[in-house]
Amino acid sequence: MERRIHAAAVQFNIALGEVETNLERALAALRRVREQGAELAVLPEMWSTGYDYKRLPELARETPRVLEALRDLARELGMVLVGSLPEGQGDRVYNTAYVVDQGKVVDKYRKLHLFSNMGEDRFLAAGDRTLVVPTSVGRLGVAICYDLRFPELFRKLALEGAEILCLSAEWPKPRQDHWRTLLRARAIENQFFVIAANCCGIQGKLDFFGMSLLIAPRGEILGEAGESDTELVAAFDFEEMVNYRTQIRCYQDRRPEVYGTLP
Ligand SMILES: O=C(O)CCC(=O)C(=O)O
Repeated sequence: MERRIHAAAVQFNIALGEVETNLERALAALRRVREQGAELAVLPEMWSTGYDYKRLPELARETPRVLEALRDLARELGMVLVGSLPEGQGDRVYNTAYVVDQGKVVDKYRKLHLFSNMGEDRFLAAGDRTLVVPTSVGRLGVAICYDLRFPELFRKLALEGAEILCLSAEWPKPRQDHWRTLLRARAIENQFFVIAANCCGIQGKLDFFGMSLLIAPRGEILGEAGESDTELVAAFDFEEMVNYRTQIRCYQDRRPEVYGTLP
C-alpha cells in the first residue's frame, strides 16, 4: 500500500521570554504549512521562550497553556506536532519535546544531552529515556539539538523502528557545517527521514542561522531554509525508504557481535 505524507519544518526568530508573541508566530506558521498539505510539523527547541535561562522556572508555568493551544490546533487541523518547551516539575525544568497527535499529547521526550558549553546543565535537568512513538503519520523518533552529536542515540531510535526523525534545535553560528553534515549523516546511515527545525535571528549574544532541513533517507535535501522566518514543506514517500533499505541492507549487514550491541 502506498504511504506518503507531507511534512514540515517551522523556523522563526524566537522572541526571548515572550511566550504570547512566539505562540502567535507558531500558530500562524502551522496554519500556513497545513494549507500546503502538511500533516506533520516540527517546531524549534524551546520555541515558546528561547533560552531565557534565569526566567525558565517562571516561563515554564506558561507551558500548559501553550500545549492546550497546540492541542486545539492539532485537533482542528488534523495534524501531528512536535517541538520542545520548558517543562517545570517541582524545582526542576526540563527541555521537553512534546508529541501532539490530533488533539492529544501522546508522549514526550526530555533532552538527554545538555549543552554544558553554554551552561545548560546548570539551569536544566536532563531526561533519562529515549523516544520512538507511533503516531497517525508514522513512527517518530525524537531528539533535541546537541543530541545530534551522539550517533548512538539515533541508531537506537532506528533499531526501534523510527521512520522519521524529528529534531528541534536552537543551533547557533558558526557551526552551520556541523549541523548540515551531521543531519545528513544521521539520515543516510539510519535510512530514515529527517525533519530538523532550527530557530533564526539573534538572542542575546547568540546568532542563529536557521537552515532548517527536510532530508530523505538517501540524504537528498528535500527542503532547506535560509536565515530568516520561513516554513518548509515536502512529501515523504515511505516506499522510497523501503526500496533504499532493501537495496543497501545496512540493517541486516550490521555486526554487533564484533563492535558491541547497544545497551
Ligand atoms: O552542538 C552544538 O553545536 C549546538 C548545541 C546547542 O546549541 C544546544 O543543544 O542548545
